[in-house]
Amino acid sequence: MEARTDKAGKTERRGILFVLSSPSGAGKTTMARRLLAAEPQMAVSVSATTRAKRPGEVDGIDYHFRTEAQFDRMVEAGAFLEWAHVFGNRYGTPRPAVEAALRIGRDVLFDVDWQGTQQLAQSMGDDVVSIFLLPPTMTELERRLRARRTDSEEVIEGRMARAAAEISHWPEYDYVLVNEDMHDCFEHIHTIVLAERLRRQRRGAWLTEFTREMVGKQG
Ligand SMILES: Nc1ncnc2c1ncn2[C@@H]1O[C@H](COP(=O)(O)OP(=O)(O)OP(=O)(O)O)[C@@H](O)[C@H]1O
Ligand SMILES: Nc1nc2c(ncn2[C@@H]2O[C@H](COP(=O)(O)O)[C@@H](O)[C@H]2O)c(=O)[nH]1
Repeated sequence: MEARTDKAGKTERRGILFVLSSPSGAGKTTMARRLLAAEPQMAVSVSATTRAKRPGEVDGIDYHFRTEAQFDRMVEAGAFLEWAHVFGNRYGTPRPAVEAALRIGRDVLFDVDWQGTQQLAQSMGDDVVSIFLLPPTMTELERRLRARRTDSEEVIEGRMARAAAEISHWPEYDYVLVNEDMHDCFEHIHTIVLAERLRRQRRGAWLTEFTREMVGKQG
């Protein structure tokens, strides 16, 4: 849905921050790609990270790959909406791109961990809609991490060791989905996006003008 404007050219509603979190390997990236294909108007927040590039990853598309010193400078300059230590590396959400999208009423999709979700919810309040993805089983989670063939045995073991702690944060999210069947999970995420956009509270100014005009034209 494109950002609609009222007669004064104001956007119908503010952009929504849709946050996807899960234990590593449960399917956030997969679902994000599908959602962006279905919703080309949605912006994606490209995080900065100090972790090494995986095969096939592209700087500026998958992540902004930064050195520790570069990341430090971004933190000092207040360039992040949120940042956190995850799996021994640092990850952060660059502020300018997100703020520019929200200003023109574009929704933004985030793939961040529970720490990032907490920080975004604190600073952006009800504009954040958070979705937590669970794997169907821990065995299947491990199978997916291995099937992806992007991480070493050591990295996979580290991510599995952190999975239970990640999963313990599920009650902090607005929606919790089990990603068993890819198609079903995507349909549920898309339904959440469409419904959240239609919430009355998000469309107050436009609806007020629309109904006022409608009633004014009566008779
Ligand atoms: N429903 C599903 N059924 C089977 N395989 C799936 C499903 N969803 C995702 N996968 C596969 O699981 C692997 C991990 O998925 P993905 O990379 O999207 O996880 P992630 O949560 O983004 O992980 P990370 O946090 O490490 O970036 C991929 O190979 C993906 O194709
Ligand atoms: N708090 C933040 N967490 C982030 C951000 N970008 C990614 N992440 C999370 O890191 C892990 C690992 O990701 P991977 O790509 O190395 O597998 C995963 O849980 C992501 O959600 C961020 O900007 N802030």
